[in-house]
Amino acid sequence: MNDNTTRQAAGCPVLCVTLNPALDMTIGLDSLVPGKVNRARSHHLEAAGKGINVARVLATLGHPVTLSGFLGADNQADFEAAFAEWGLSDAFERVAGATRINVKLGEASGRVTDINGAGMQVDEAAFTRLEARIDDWIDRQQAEGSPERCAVVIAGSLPPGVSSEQLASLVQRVRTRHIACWLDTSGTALEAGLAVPPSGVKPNEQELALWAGEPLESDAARQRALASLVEHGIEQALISAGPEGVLWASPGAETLRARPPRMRVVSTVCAGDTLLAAMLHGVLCHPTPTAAMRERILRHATALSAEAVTHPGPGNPAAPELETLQQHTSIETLASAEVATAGEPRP
Ligand SMILES: O=P(O)(O)OC[C@H]1O[C@](O)(CO)[C@@H](O)[C@@H]1O
Repeated sequence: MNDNTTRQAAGCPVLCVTLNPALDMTIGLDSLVPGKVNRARSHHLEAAGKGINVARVLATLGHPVTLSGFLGADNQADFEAAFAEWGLSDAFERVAGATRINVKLGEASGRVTDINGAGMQVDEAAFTRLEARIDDWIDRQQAEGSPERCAVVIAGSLPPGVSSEQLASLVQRVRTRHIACWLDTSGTALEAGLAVPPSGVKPNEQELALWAGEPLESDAARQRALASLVEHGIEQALISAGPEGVLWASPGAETLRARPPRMRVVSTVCAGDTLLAAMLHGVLCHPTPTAAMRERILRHATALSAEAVTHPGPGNPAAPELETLQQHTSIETLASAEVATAGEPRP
């Protein structure tokens, strides 16, 4: 999606909230043998967590991005150096302790085993300070001009001490101020957040199945789930369905499915975060897209997410192969989300 319109429209302020960030320790192995001593081929430690990964992509696409959430005071320097390098503004609330380390064991076959830490304890006072930081950011956007062209992303798991209800209250807080809020989490936090509802979501099939009340193994079931999300008030409903591609439904628009080309996979860790970032970029730049533009937005996001699996870390919007990847990403139209509600009602 290299058109001039997109370039001119880029530059929408985004606040990316990562309640439970991490230092990702990525370890390269020939193959993992559980219960044995394994020798690493490579290792790499990097500031991460879903909202931070999303922020990196958005910043590279030209948006001014602020980060918030909870960061451990003990190892904050590792994060601060990365934020400065990536051009991200730091509005993280500091809490006592060290931010968790998440281990990613990447085998030569492309298989990745994730071992994610629980995270630091967050108390009520820190949560209240985070709410104030979010309010401040929104106040600034509203004072500075175009709140309809900015967004808040809340992404990742909840640290100990933060409940699903508190997560939902953050989504509510943003929506009450008429700011777009995209949510990417899982389990009971996803269920609670969806109830608000947020403006955009990108669960995978397994994550959404709990909410949908049925396994999303068929196209019909996936379309029923998308239709329910749209009916429920979600403006941008995405499902990342692995080999079945990416599905996108919006009110009054046709449901689209994108399939990326087959890739040589190095790491799938940041593919979902990249997809979310590129979709948000697309809808911020084109708030009322034509049918053709919707296809371009989804093609670009899917291709960038495919690019992300070819290396550790999030996708690189400047990658020279992105144009070819877009050309090899197919888009098909499914039934409209409204029509798809003809299936069984959700329990
Ligand atoms: O918050 P969660 O669900 O534990 O996920 C965190 C992990 O997800 C990622 O952001 C990838 O999506 C990793 O960088 C990070 O280790």
